[in-house]
Amino acid sequence: MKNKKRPLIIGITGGTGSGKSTVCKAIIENIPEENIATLEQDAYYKDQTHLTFEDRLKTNYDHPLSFDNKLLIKHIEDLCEGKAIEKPIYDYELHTRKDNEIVNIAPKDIIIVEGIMILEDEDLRDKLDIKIYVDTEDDIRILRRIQRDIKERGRTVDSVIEQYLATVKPAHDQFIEPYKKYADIIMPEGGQNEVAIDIVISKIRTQLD
Ligand SMILES: Nc1ncnc2c1ncn2[C@@H]1O[C@H](COP(=O)(O)OP(=O)(O)O)[C@@H](O)[C@H]1O
Ligand SMILES: Nc1ccn([C@@H]2O[C@H](COP(=O)(O)O)[C@@H](O)[C@H]2O)c(=O)n1
Repeated sequence: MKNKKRPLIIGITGGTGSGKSTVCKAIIENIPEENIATLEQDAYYKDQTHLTFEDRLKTNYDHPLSFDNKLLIKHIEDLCEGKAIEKPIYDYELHTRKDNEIVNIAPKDIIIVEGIMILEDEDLRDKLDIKIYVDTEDDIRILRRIQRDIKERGRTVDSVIEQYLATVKPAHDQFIEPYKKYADIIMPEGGQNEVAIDIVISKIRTQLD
């Protein structure tokens, strides 16, 4: 960390497939690596290594209780106090944290917290200095999710559609979209919204100066 100023915490949220990770990537690519760290809320899905694979399939991954937000908040606080953290690594194919694998994150000037339900939890929301909601239409998001989950998360078309109708869509309507009202910036087009991304990058550069 360049100085002892409290880091700037940027929250990036939106529904599944909205483009949160893509926006993060676009920001990170423009900021020196030594200044910025990302905490993905997905990395803080509760550990399920004690459950069988069949039992893990029964978990609702679109409910706020499926996240260990306490640990995420603790990690944000630690980084703010200048302490390094051990970020968990999540395995979407095994539906749990990777056993004994972590990423060491040193304190940085800028911390991005990215995830579907970061605005729903008031304690977590209060940690965020800038809240961005990536706003993408439902039909685009489900199409992206089908492609991504098959390519990257070991799923089938049928499983993605079934999960979407059973839990993903109802959760979006209950725990994600209604919290858009807390966002400071609503970002349509996600990763392709160069104007909005440039504004965020300028704000970050000001903080670094
Ligand atoms: N603006 C865009 N146009 C086309 N594809 C996109 C766009 N933004 C994201 N994607 C693609 O959609 C998928 C989901 O995007 P991602 O950023 O991972 O969403 P999220 O993190 O919100 O789930 C990825 O495969 C990504 O490459
Ligand atoms: N084992 C898991 C864990 C999470 N999911 C889904 O991930 C979505 C959130 O991640 P995004 O990158 O899409 O924002 C969420 O909607 C969960 O349904 C999963 O399928 N399996």
